[in-house]
Amino acid sequence: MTTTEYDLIVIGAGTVGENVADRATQGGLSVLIVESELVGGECSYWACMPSKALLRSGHALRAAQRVGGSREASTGALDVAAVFARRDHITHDWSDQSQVEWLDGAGIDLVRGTGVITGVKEVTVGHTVYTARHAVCVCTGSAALLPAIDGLAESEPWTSREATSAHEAPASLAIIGGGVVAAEMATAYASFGTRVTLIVRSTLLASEEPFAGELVGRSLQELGATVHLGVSPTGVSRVDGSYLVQLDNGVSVTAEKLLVATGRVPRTTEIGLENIGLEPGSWLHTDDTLRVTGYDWLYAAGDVTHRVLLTHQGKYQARAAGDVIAARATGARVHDGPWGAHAATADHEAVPQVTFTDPEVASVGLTAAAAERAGYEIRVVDYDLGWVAGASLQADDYSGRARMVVDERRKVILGVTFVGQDVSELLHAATIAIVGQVPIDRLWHAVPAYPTMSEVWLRLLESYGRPS
Ligand SMILES: Cc1cc2nc3c(=O)[nH]c(=O)nc-3n(C[C@H](O)[C@H](O)[C@H](O)COP(=O)(O)OP(=O)(O)OC[C@H]3O[C@@H](n4cnc5c(N)ncnc54)[C@H](O)[C@@H]3O)c2cc1C
Ligand SMILES: NC(=O)c1ccc[n+]([C@@H]2O[C@H](COP(=O)([O-])OP(=O)(O)OC[C@H]3O[C@@H](n4cnc5c(N)ncnc54)[C@H](O)[C@@H]3O)[C@@H](O)[C@H]2O)c1
Repeated sequence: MTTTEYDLIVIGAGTVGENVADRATQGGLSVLIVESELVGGECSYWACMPSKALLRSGHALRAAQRVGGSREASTGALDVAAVFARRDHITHDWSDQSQVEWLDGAGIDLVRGTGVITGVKEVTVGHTVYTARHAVCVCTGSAALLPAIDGLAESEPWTSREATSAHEAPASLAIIGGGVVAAEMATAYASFGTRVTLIVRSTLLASEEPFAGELVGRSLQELGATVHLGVSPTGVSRVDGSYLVQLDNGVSVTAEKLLVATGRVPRTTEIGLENIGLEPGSWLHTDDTLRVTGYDWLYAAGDVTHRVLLTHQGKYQARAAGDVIAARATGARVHDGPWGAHAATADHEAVPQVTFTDPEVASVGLTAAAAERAGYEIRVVDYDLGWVAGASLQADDYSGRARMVVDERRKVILGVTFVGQDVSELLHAATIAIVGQVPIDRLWHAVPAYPTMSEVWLRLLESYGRPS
């Protein structure tokens, strides 16, 4: 007989749903996970993994070209077909077989189809009604937002899905948006020889320190891209098969393809929220244990919560959610205070993010502007990464910048941003300093190895001054 009753039902088997299910299973619960497309979700097939695969070859080639000796050996252009083939390998040709096998090995039951909440602790998939003894967790993620621009939807533009799964580089690509997707895809396609035009209504990477967008914008122009800042599209049409985008400064942009990268909407229109008194199409707001506000049996994690739209942060939430659902179900002690095992405290002021442009942007915690808005008394320390011995070995004429934002009352770090080639692996040290609230005077005893780029830490501390 097929089981239709489980301790926990997870809707959505993206990275986040998989992790909620895994933790709850390890906590002793029986778990059903429901997936309407591919197990592994957006990140594996249309987001993080394919986008980074499209970026990596260009990074590797330019890195070789920046070092005397290997520069002379790397004189050709990218083999774009080989880049797409490598991306296909990394996405397993859009087959989720290995992830299904992983679920099976982890003891998690999978049902394919659209999960709809039809009542309290009740999820219907097709004609089958499943009931949860303890909880339902919504992990349905997000989809690309198409802004209300005249003619845009009818023109059937690319979203991130088409940009990450394309098999050919168009001759020209216009991109609406100046966030992470826009900056990364502009970098990837410009590396393929596509003529890229970015249409940015404010500044590039506006949520980062201002120098990040400036340095990335400059390097995109060096890669051949055109960057329009402070303009908005007013209308989109198709002319002779091409896209024509009208801008509010009177300029128009023509391109073979158009990518819309203007943020995300929650995938909650078809999950039955109306059946439990919630608004279909809304984000699901939760407390720090990922329990949806106003419900004792409904949880949500990942993009759908709008807490932080990043895979690693969604997986962090998933670990807290899976563990706390198991703890509450089994009557174990719940640790839901700040930094407790069942609270996603880091979501608030300790989120790391890497934007895989060239230069990379790696940041964690608060920018100077965000720290000031939050009422901290801060001091900002900047350092030119090119002056670090390790960086001068990494690339000839290395150019990059680092910023540390210090809470002057507690003498701990609130935020760090690195912009430069290969800075992404510097980030975790900063995350540990922030989460651990390591005092500045103790950080002087964390000695970076010579000659690594991590010596930027020493330079930042020296610039700040040693507390006596
Ligand atoms: C182009 C791009 C690049 C990105 N790169 C990075 C990166 O480098 N690093 C990073 O940290 N983040 C990155 N992100 C963000 C990252 O992709 C998301 O934060 C992450 O995928 C969210 O995971 P999730 O499990 O919450 O949602 P998803 O991965 O979207 O998974 C949700 C799953 O739920 C399923 N589903 C939806 N509705 C139902 C239903 N009713 N019934 C059953 N199943 C359903 C979907 O099919 C999907 O499989 C990127 C995003 C984009 C768009
Ligand atoms: N490397 C990574 O970690 C990575 C990579 C890609 C995406 N992501 C995540 O995916 C999410 C989505 O990325 P995104 O780039 O789509 O969103 P975003 O929020 O980063 O950027 C949206 C951009 O679109 C612009 N915009 C919004 N509405 C507009 C309109 N009507 N007209 C013109 N411009 C408009 C905004 O000004 C902004 O520049 C982000 O939260 C991001 O964190 C992460």
